[in-house]
Amino acid sequence: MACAHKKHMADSEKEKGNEAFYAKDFEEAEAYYTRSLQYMADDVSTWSNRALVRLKLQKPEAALQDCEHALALNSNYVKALHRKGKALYEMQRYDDAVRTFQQALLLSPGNSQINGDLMVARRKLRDAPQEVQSCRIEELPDDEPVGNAKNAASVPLRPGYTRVEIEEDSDSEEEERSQRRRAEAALCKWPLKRSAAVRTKLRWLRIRRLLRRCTSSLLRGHRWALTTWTRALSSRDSPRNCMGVTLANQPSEYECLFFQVCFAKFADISQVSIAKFTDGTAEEREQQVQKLRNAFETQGMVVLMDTGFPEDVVEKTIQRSRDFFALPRAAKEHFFEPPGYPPRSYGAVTTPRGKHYMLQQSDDSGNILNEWLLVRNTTVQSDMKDPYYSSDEGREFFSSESKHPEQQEWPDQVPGLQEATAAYYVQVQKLANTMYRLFALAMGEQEDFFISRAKRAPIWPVTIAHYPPQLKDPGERKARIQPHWDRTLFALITTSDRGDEESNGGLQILVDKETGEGVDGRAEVEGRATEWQSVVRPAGGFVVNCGEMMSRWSNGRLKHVVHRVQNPVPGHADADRISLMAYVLPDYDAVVECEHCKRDGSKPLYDKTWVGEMMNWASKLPIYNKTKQDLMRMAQGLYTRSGSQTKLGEPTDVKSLEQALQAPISILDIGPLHNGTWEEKQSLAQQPPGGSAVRRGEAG
Ligand SMILES: O=C(O)CCC(=O)C(=O)O
Ligand SMILES: [Fe+2]
Repeated sequence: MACAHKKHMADSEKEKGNEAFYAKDFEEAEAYYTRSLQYMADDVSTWSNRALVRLKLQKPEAALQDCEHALALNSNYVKALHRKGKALYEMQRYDDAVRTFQQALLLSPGNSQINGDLMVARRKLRDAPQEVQSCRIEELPDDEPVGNAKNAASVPLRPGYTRVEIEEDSDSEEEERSQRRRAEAALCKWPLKRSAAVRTKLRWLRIRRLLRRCTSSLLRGHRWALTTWTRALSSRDSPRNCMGVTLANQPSEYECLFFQVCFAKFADISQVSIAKFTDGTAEEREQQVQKLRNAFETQGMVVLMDTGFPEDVVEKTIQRSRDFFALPRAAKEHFFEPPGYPPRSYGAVTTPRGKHYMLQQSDDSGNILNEWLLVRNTTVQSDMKDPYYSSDEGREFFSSESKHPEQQEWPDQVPGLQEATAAYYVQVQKLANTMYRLFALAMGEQEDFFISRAKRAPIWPVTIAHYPPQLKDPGERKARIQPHWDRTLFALITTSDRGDEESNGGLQILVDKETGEGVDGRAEVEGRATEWQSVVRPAGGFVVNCGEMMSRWSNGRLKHVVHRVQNPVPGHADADRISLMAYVLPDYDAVVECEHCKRDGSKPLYDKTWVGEMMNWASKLPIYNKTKQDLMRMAQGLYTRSGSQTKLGEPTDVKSLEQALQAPISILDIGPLHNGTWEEKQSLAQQPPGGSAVRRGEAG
């Protein structure tokens, strides 16, 4: 048969296979793919498609063979690697599955599906019954020449079993891998009743190996090695668990600290390239949109790289902010929001022009855990003929300059603070504009979806958070910032790099233990098992997370992940941390509702609200429904249906909140907010104006 004809037949059979697959007729699909492969056996995607079908048909061995065929044709074919991992998983070869998923992840970093499968496989591996993993351990004398192992063995070999040598603590990764493969291939499965001594020995071997790995990774600064090994070996939930205690009864502080760091879990966070989005090819651009979408549909976080953000602007802002926070407390408090200031309890997002200082969180002895400097240096002039600026709400945002000239005053003691923060503001606005476009596309909307809703002077400040050194232990239940989710559109965060990784005193996200996906605070209501994972920001990167507003606009498609900032572990308590955060918001009158629901008929998860209503808490304007605002706000602090705060955070006095609201608290009942146009909102005052119920540490 002519080559072209063969190809034609192969393609046509494959096409029929694809159709059958989409119709979920897997047997039919398998038959078509098989015919296609008979015409042409070198089409890597047909092998990989048949593998998928065979997985669906629960034929993992056959699927594995297909993957091997595909990989022989193209060893970097990610789909085939991913499916190979799945086949191995189904065959309960968890160790191989983990390795294969890892290879696939190397080729497709941040791929959340592979990552999810990897997590599940790792867990299985950890929980696998002992006899599957066990071998008989025989110690050889140190001076025994290699190769004499068989002779030296003390126990005769049982029929059907093979003895393999495993040299412990090999220096080379490759060598170690091949030894493990040999060991596994040898099916060393003696039903071994291990004595306590053997068990202890095994534990020590593992610990010794871990220790070596961690030390060398730390020394070499190889975070990837550290994280890979700690993830693989860690069975501890909390990085604060001190494994040292189980090692020896009196661990040295170093040992203890060492294990806390070793057992911290790091999140795999996708990286999105801004340069590729703004200046790349159409394909590169689309890839960035896809990555952002995938990451926010699953984990709720990405890191932006190649932003073009001038490094010296970040550096200077961090330095000047540090100088400001080093001022005596009274000097900083001079910049507290002035009396008579528009009363916004939620300073992070609706600060008037200028700047002010806020004390966020302190411990029982009054030590500061988290303090903020809020800066909104916008130069955009408000046009007072435009109701956007001259309405009651507009005046709250935009006419404070004349009412509060002190907002424009800067501390003499910190020269350069104003200039540095102004430069930062200009740059971060640029980045925010690019992110508006990226997020709009990721949500499946027109590129200008957010831009067209953010045409006026921005209402959001740059929030500079300082987490001071903690020379006194603030206590187990205190965090630098408590678990919460943000409510803004999205946050762009860069930080001082003073060893978050080592001190464990940085940002963490809450993920589902099984799937590795980010959770939005209902995990506990739904009874899911969760764990915290630390976020490590690569040099030059910006961490991005979504707030509830994005979730509302995307009808729950893009996730607002629960996060917190932990306290540093002992030994690192003298490390402070600065984070520069932009909690980006569109215009205050932008209506927040699911637009695509109107087009495709899907059911909106949330009723309409608008930016001002979501953000301008504690305002006395009658256009707001106070109860709804307070409920939304409390949801952020993670309350359960029964009205108690989830175990994630520090307990809050729910009773007094309920009394103030005269309503039981529940996060699940806060969905419905009133509908209506901007004009209608003015007449929708349902409650007399009132202050906010309780004031506590706030977050973006
Ligand atoms: O400092 C950080 O990295 C994040 C803080 C945070 O989540 C917040 O203030 O909302
Ligand atoms: Fe936050």
